[in-house]
Amino acid sequence: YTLKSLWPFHAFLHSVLQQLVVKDTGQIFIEPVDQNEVPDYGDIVKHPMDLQTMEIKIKNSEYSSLEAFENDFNLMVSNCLAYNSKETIFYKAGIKMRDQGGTVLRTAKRDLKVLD
Ligand SMILES: CC(=O)c1c[nH]c2ccccc12
Repeated sequence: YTLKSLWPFHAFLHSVLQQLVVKDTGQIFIEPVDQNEVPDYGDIVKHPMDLQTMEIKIKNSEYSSLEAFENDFNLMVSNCLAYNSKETIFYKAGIKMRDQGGTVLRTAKRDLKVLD
């Protein structure tokens, strides 16, 4: 058996996503940035991404690999570091998510290899 055949791949991705949600203690990544509240957000961030959108993509089987999931995670973090200036709480939360979320994804990659 491999993980993919034994246990739906999207269930694996959902467990990884839940670990990322736990790391988002400030709950700033949990849903899309509201562009009505932040009118200049779209000027700087061309491809918004957030954890809720990633969950919807999992449910729609839009991720065929852990790398594709990781690409959206990296997009979400880089958007945060691009839009928010360095001294803000949001920027610091982006650094924390980059580091802690990176560890979650490294472990997930290893688990996937071990199980395949
Ligand atoms: C993740 C992120 O950058 C944000 C999350 N909520 C926000 C509200 C205003 C500006 C930026 C944000």
